Amino acid sequence: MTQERALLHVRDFEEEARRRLSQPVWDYLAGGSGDESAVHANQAVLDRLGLRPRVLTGTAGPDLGTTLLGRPLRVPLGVAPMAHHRLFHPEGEVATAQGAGSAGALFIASIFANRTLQEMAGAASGPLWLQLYWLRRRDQLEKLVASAEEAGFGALVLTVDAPVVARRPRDLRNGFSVPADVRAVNLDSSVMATTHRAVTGTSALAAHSAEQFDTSVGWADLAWLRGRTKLPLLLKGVLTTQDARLAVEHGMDGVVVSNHGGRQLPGAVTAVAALPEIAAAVRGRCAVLVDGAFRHGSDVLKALALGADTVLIGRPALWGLTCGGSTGVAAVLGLLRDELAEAMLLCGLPGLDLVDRTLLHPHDRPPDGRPA
Ligand SMILES: Cc1cc2nc3c(=O)[nH]c(=O)nc-3n(C[C@H](O)[C@H](O)[C@H](O)COP(=O)(O)O)c2cc1C
Ligand SMILES: CC(C)CC(=O)C(=O)O
Repeated sequence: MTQERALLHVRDFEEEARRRLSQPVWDYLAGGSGDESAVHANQAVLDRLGLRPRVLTGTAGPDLGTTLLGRPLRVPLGVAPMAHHRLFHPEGEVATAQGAGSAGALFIASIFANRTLQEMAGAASGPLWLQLYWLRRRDQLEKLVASAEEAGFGALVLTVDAPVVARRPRDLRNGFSVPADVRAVNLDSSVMATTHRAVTGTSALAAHSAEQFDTSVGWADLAWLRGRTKLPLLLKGVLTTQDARLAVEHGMDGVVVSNHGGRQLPGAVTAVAALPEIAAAVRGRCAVLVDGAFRHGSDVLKALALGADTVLIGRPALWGLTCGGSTGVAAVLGLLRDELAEAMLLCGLPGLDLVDRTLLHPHDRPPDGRPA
């Protein structure tokens, strides 16, 4: 990583990445849907929560080790699925997999990854999962699921908050499309052609989703997916207790509580506001992951206190990737890990098993997803 000043906070990576990326790519990464109020609400709701430290507990260096779906995880952190990592670094998802692994974190690759499943599996030293969108071309899904299982992926995450890519004004203004040399190599090129077609005033990603995503899928269709793999299945983009319970009833192994980083439903409730009731509704019956605006280790601790098993990091992982490939990803995740350890120590907590809601003052708990 070459830069003029030390990168000491995740936000330093953001600033540096912004300098390095073209305006349309930066806008695609940073932007959200509608007026982007959900992007800001994600941050604001975390900022409003105050941690309540206990003192004189005699705690030494805390243990960040945990288990997720029965597998050990060195830190309760993962990289959220994000499309097209070669927009940010020539090595793409191979660098992200390496960086996540060296920080001890989970990596969830997107269905729109630019490196093959085998390449990612070869580079990952930690847990590696694959995210899916439900494409109209079920043959493609079927092939992917079989290949992921064969390549050694540990779980599949079906994203359910995007029957279509929402209107994202920055992308529309930029007429955003994916450059021809950035290819989603795990799918037939015929399925992806529209993502490369630039049309002024439209988003090629939105046009592509309207063409290729199957909006007719319902709960009953999950049996089709369940019948095709022995891998654990999770749903990403769950924001209500009703849907979390339905996920469990339909045999899902976990949910990712998420509003997609404020990129889908404008005005959506924040994941942090929805998390406590969802965690309570499914407690012990399936894994609970969360994402959206985690930018400091103390943010991560707040989500763990509200019932999350693991916290996923979105944009900051791509800031790290942009700044320094695998080293940059490892640096961002390493910072969050070290900040989490420090926050736990400062709260008098020796391990994650002692993290619970008493860490947060009742008045500080989010009544809904909106900042006051
Ligand atoms: C550039 C970018 C691409 C994304 N691509 C996907 C994707 O392919 N599949 C998916 O389920 N979510 C995708 N997401 C959403 C993330 O998985 C995650 O929900 C969100 O970024 C978390 O919020 P954060 O960026 O504030 O940490 C994407 C997000 C970004 C920023
Ligand atoms: C290609 C897109 C569908 C990826 C995505 O989910 C996003 O940009 O938020």
